[in-house]
Amino acid sequence: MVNQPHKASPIIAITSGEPAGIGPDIILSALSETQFEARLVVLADPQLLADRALALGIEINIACLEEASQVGEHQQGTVCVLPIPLATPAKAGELDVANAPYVLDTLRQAGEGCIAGRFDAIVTPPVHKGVLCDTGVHFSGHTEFFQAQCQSPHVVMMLATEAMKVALVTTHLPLKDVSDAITEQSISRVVRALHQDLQARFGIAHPRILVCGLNPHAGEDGHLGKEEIEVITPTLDALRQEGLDLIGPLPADTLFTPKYLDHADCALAMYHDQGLPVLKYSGFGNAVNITLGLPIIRTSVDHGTAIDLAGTGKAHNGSLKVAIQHAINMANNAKKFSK
Ligand SMILES: NC(=O)c1ccc[n+]([C@@H]2O[C@H](COP(=O)([O-])OP(=O)(O)OC[C@H]3O[C@@H](n4cnc5c(N)ncnc54)[C@H](O)[C@@H]3O)[C@@H](O)[C@H]2O)c1
Ligand SMILES: N[C@H](C(=O)O)[C@H](O)COP(=O)(O)O
Repeated sequence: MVNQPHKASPIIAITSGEPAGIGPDIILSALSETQFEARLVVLADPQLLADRALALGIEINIACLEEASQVGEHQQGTVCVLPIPLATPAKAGELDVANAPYVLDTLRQAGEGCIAGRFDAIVTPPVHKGVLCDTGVHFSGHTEFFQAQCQSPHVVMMLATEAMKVALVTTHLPLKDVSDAITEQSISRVVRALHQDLQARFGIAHPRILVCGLNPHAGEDGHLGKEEIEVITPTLDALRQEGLDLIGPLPADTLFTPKYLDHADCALAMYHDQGLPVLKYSGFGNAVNITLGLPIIRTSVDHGTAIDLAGTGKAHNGSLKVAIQHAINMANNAKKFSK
């Protein structure tokens, strides 16, 4: 057994992410330099972590466990690992499709462990969607992966910094398909799930949500697109009848200004690159990605695999630290409410 387990502290599963990317680097640096009040267990190939630690000059003790229940309180400088073998040794900066099943296995085992109650939350360093799709599986993101694994009807991607929360109606969708996906049904389910989790997970009693239009200037009274008039406005009106506090649809180019943001809890963008560039401009490297609407807690970093930086020591670990801390806070809150 590694260290003395503290019964009350949550067990957080951390997947390795893409083994050729910066996931292993930021796990090693974050866990060696920060003390977290939780039991942290990394789902990874221990040799991958040992090799990357050596390359980065990080001195860390890698403790292999047989099961999650053996994990003790996190000790700065120790990584507790539930071993999952790579198919082939990973080279930093060189994607290898042979290791795609390993990546999916870490996610599958993390999800299963959380659903079964062996873990209290999952934190996911970045995976490379392209190399996973190259195996023939369709992988558009962790959000959709865990939605399918948990059989959740409605999930929402939300990224958050201290200053701002941005959620999305559509997630990893080609731009040409976005308009068709903006429906009364999709908006309603995302807004309801967002409202509910802002209350349940963030303790916001009466969430106020700013909603973006889809088109330039929110459609300019129908002259620059009709989705606002035909779909978004009537849907928001109906949701307001349920008591939800919704502002919009507002032109997205001016919604992200203090005049609106200072008086709201969250902004809802219609598509990925309408909302996330603003959030990442304001807080890249210190934001957390949270999947709302799941029966489990899952957080992630705000960045990708940064293949160019893997093994160089130049990757920042700030977002991973924030993601781990959010997972711990949410798991502690969930324990409090379940008592
Ligand atoms: N949570 C996730 O799993 C997640 C999130 C975003 C992107 N991705 C995936 O990552 C892959 C690469 O995506 P991308 O190139 O668009 O974005 P990226 O975030 O990997 O890289 C964008 C730029 O930011 C830099 N960067 C990223 N993270 C950094 C860090 N921690 N410290 C310092 N610099 C950092 C990179 O060097 C690069 O210049 C894609 O397959 C994408 O789908 C995964
Ligand atoms: N949309 C996310 C971002 O840009 O940061 C990223 O692709 C990760 O998404 P998942 O959490 O679904 O993997």
